Amino acid sequence: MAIPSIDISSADNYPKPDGIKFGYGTAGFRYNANILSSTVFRVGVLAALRSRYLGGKVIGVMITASHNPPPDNGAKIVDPAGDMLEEAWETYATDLANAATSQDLADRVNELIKNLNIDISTPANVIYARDSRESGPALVKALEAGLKAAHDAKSTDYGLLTTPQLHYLVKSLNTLKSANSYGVPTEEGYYKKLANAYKKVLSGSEPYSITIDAANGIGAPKVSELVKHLEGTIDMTLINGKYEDPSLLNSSCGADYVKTNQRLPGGLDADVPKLKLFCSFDGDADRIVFFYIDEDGKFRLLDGDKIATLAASFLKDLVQETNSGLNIGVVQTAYANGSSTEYLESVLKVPVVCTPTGVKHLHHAAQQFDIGVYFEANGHGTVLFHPDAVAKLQTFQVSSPAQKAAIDTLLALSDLVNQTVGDALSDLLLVLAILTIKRWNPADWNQSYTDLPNRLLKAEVRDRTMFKVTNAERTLVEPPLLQSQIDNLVQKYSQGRSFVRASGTENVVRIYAEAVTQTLADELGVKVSHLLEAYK
Ligand SMILES: CC(=O)N[C@H]1[C@@H](OP(=O)(O)O)O[C@H](CO)[C@@H](O)[C@@H]1O
Ligand SMILES: [Mg+2]
Repeated sequence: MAIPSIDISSADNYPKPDGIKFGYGTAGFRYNANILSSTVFRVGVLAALRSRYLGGKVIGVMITASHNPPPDNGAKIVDPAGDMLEEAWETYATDLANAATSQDLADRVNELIKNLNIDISTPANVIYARDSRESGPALVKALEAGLKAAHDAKSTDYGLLTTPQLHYLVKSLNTLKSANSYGVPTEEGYYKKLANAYKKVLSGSEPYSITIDAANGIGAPKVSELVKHLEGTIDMTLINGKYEDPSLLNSSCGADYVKTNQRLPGGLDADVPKLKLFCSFDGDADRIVFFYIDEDGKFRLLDGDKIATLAASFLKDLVQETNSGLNIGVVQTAYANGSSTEYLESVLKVPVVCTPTGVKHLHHAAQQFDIGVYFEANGHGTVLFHPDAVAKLQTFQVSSPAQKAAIDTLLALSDLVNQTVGDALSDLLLVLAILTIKRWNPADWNQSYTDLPNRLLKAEVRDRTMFKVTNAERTLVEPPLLQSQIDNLVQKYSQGRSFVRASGTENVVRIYAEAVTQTLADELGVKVSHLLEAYK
């Protein structure tokens, strides 16, 4: 057989900037857009190779930098099942992104083709979309050049989408005409699937009212479109919806701002009504957090942990009614509030698994349950229904109307909740459906448990790679002795907990601290960060 090779001389038009080491991290590549075009070109090449490697399956590429500020952008590759790129390929992505010259890139690409035995005559199929950033169109050009260079991969531009919509399309295209077809592979198909499921779950209920902060991002026009399909079943007010002005994206608004600062987003009237539900999306609408003002006028956050516990308790009751014996588990990270874990384990009696940070880890752990609920505290998450569990429900012999109703609701929820990735639009409907059925206002939801006061800090260190962790990132193994110093501090605090790990997305080490009062949580956090001064 002739040695397969590929000509990527057009890479000369997208030279790699000197002195920068790119890394495909937890959230793909994410940098200032000015230095990204060489990397995005190479993402195009790699996506085409991945599609060929998998026999021509559809691969997705999303151009987004999520909650980052407007000058940033990024690229993430979506695998055929609609989940995140397989880990081994993250290394290939990093390797290609760092090739110094076009020749070096060609050599690395050809080596990959050879090592993985990729048949480059297999047709490649790549779809892509972008969020509302100003740099998006130029980076799409770089991506298209990379796809073209990779032996003219077949590709389709889906324009402006939320990240989860692209994941939906990838999974739908790859399951088209199969027995387990995921959905109609169009944006319209996405809205219809969600809207039909919502209407099934909530036939005849009063519309729930909610104010949505769309972070001035792509979630704004997309949620408006979704609401049109919902035909009056939700009563939505949109704020921070100016996605046409990319300079406003994530600026003093959005899920990350609200969660990090624990305060209302900008763009609201001074007089915010009490006990009314609000939510914030992030810039690419794959995260959502909720909040409200309580009777005393205090801001109350309902974050990913609160969404996970709400969903788990609702689903557990439903499953009990079905008598189907399906199991439910919740997956969290070390950043989950200790009270939420305690509530899940002791009150709801649901098993909880803790994984390292990054949704791909949570996603894989959630797949081990019949119904796996996973959320990061920051609001990224979903509920996975195992295909075998869905099949069991579909064919279950029902013996009472109550049992049938519970099964129908569970099946509708499996359509309502995005099965590929956390999705602000789909999670929004999930939460509204549960609150409507339970007739709960936000305070009813919030009272299930009280968050332990906590503090998240970060510290700059000379080399964050020296911080090695185990036990789902809750224990440091290196540098030596640091963990025992942290343990010594923690034991002095009532309900104290603290851990340190290197961030996967920023050049910092993060410090998390929790304790019985806010003052004590702050104090513990500060003391632990003092320990890190030795590593500056
Ligand atoms: C404490 C925290 O919120 N960490 C975030 C952040 O990861 P770090 O590795 O902590 O930088 O970005 C990730 C990607 O968006 C997200 O998955 C994760 O939850
Ligand atoms: Mg995001």
